[in-house]
Amino acid sequence: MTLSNDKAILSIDGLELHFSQGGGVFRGKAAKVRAVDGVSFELYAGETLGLVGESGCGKSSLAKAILNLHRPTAGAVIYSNTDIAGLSDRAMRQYRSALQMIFQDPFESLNSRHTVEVILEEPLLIHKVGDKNSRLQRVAELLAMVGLPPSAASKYPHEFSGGQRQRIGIARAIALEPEILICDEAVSALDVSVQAQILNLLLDIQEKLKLSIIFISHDLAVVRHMSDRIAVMYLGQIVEIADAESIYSSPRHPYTQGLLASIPRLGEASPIEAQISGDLPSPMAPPSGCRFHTRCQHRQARCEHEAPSLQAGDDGPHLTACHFWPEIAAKQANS
Ligand SMILES: Nc1ncnc2c1ncn2[C@@H]1O[C@H](COP(=O)(O)OP(=O)(O)OP(=O)(O)O)[C@@H](O)[C@H]1O
Repeated sequence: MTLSNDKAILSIDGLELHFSQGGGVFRGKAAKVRAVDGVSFELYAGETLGLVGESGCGKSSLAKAILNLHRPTAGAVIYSNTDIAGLSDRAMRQYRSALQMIFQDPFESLNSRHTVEVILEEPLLIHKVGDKNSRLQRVAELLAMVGLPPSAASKYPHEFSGGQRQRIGIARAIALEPEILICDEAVSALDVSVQAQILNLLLDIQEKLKLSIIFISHDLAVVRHMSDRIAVMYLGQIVEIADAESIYSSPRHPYTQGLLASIPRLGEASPIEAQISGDLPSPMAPPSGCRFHTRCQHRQARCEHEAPSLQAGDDGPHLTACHFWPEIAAKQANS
């Protein structure tokens, strides 16, 4: 898909989500967890933007801040010419149908005391869609769309396998015909063979509904399969964003290079620790300057005190937040 001329359906600008140490969104002056710390990007209509990074780098927090499930500490989320960041639940209601999320564990996110019919009818009821008959017809349609038989309607979530439950989660997320879907580790809990079925279902549904998707996963092979563009996140910030092909064929940020080198090849795992030294620093006290400098084998004095911003090279919209990526790339090309 060509994206350079595409229209942004969502613009994120300087988004921050800070938590207080004991949980809950940070509001005061005590120590804070900078889970999301100045994130800006655009999501184009119809694209899938992959979001990758180590566990704890802030991917889920970013998703929740975008959807206002945790009210952001600062920044803007522009959808349909409106800044929806920080809207009250009531004001947010009119946007909820357009922006939906699929979670990792559909068992936890589906009410176990309700039948599938009740679960799928609920969003339609909340948004006052149609009468009882048309809602039940819509439930039947949704089940067919996600490849479940009509008999699924009268069953409870525990009667289904993990993959089937994720199909129910997807049916619920698309019930109101959203424009934007955020999938947070949507297949991570599933067996590999089932993962492929759910990923293909998502691709089918994306095409039918013309969805724009933010696809979060720690599995870089899965992200590559799904994404048009990829954003790489480190300690609450985006360090590189480009089309998927460029990210995988010529990663520029040393962190992205380490992440990609940790993809298992021919069954041999190469954990992230083997590629990037040291642990992820605490988001309560992120390093000064470039946040990655404490783990970067290419660091120079400037990296310790000057934070790099996301900058394009001469070759189009491949953005990298590293002072020295051209020098690093040149060195790598000559080695
Ligand atoms: N409700 C909360 N209260 C306090 N800190 C939180 C809260 N939610 C997340 N955090 C912290 O924010 C940071 C980012 O967490 P987040 O879950 O967003 O990362 P992630 O990249 O999605 O990781 P994972 O892949 O493990 O889910 C972590 O340090 C985490 O401990």
